[in-house]
Amino acid sequence: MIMLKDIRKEYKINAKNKKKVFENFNLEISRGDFVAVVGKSGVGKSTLLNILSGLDTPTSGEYYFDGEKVPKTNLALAEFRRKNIGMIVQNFALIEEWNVFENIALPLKYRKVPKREIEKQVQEIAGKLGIQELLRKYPQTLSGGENQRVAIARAVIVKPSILIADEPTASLDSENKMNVFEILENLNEEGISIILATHDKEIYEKCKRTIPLAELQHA
Ligand SMILES: Nc1ncnc2c1ncn2[C@@H]1O[C@H](COP(=O)(O)OP(=O)(O)OP(=O)(O)O)[C@@H](O)[C@H]1O
Repeated sequence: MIMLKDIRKEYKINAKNKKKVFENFNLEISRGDFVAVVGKSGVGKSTLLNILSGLDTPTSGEYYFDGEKVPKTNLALAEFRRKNIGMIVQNFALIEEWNVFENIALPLKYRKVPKREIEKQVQEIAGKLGIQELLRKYPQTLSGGENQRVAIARAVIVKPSILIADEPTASLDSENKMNVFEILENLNEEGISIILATHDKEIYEKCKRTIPLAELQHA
């Protein structure tokens, strides 16, 4: 499903300096997988997730998705993302002025789904994630665990084949952490492939597979 081939990624720091994060990096992820990207702070976990979700492109090398090259221009990349990827970024990125229903409904509105269908789908996903009673509330009035469930609902409402989550359980207490992890496990059982980055041993030990990242020498 996913193949990264000979990826190199460097960030330009200034005219003279670059920060190299990946070199000759290869990766394969199959449909239905549930993988944790692990490694020390600064090793490149978010960089890898950004490339996989099409938010960023490698400096060189290729990204294949279902056998096809993922495009590198902004417009085509946005289309790739919209079609295939659900994303949960750190700190949820919910819209504070909108209530939970409106936040979850956003990707469907983009797709011009009729109002009645939006209502049905939001109710359905809210039921699945146990957040029906939160639909008329605003993000700033919710707990971290509740906001994370809202962010997951928004990411999966368009039924992406992959859900990519950057530290989805960070800053949650242990009960909420396990609750969010169980939600991800259920989504995986329903067929969504999951790729997450985490520092948390309790979480990555429960994933099907880990991708350990190591710092580049002389980076
Ligand atoms: N836009 C950027 N410009 C320059 N350097 C960057 C940029 N983004 C990331 N880096 C550097 O690239 C390296 C990898 O960063 P990245 O955020 O991918 O690490 P990470 O493993 O996700 O870290 P953390 O666990 O702390 O979130 C770090 O050294 C970081 O400072």
